[in-house]
Amino acid sequence: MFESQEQQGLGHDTTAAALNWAIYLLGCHPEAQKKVHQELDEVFGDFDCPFTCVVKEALRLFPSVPFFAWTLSQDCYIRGFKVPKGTNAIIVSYALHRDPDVFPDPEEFRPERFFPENSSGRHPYAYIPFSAGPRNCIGQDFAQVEEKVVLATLLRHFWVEANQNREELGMVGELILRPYNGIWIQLKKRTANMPSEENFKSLDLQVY
Ligand code: HEM
Repeated sequence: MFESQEQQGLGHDTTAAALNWAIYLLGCHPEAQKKVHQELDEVFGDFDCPFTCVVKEALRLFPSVPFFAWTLSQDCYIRGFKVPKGTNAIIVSYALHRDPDVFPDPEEFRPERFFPENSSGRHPYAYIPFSAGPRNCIGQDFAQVEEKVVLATLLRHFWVEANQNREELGMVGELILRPYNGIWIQLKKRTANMPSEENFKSLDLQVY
């Protein structure tokens, strides 16, 4: 019915995009990915499941959701400045989530930042991918469970490798961040805790 995401107006494939970025970042950071694999092995034990079924699971893309821009329903005070009722406001989460005072070396991929012991004391609105307040995302818990299931299923069975650097992705800020040139991932079937040249079957896959 619609030719593009834009024509759907408020529709955005947020969960699919988040999964895509997670896979890309793990594919660029083998040391972080090894920790994920270790944890998955501890939780699930063996990783025996048909190749095709897992690829299908990983490729399933999910429905679209609205994005965030607000009209203030009452006067607000931000750092002493009055922002009157009726003002249209947008939250630039890309910038907010890269505040070096809160997230030192913000461009470094450090998933440990979000461990409970490292997040305690952080302002509750310092990281708001699902927005905050009365109109925040109602799909937040669902989206996170879905992402865990897809990522855990994929990573239990595959080692992922990303071979494009950030500049090659052509990152564009639409209402969500997108890789304009697409992301290519190489999947290697895990036959032991780590893939080796001899024991993987590989498959090049465009995930986005
Ligand atoms: C990674 C996945 C997702 C992200 C990052 C995300 C992000 C957001 C954000 C930032 C908002 C707030 C918009 C605003 O303040 O105006 C929002 C609202 C909303 N989201 Fe999500 N979302 C995700 C997944 C989902 C899913 C899976 C669903 C449904 C199953 C969903 C349903 C909604 C709805 C209905 C609203 C509007 C809530 C309202 O206005 O009261 N979202 N989402």
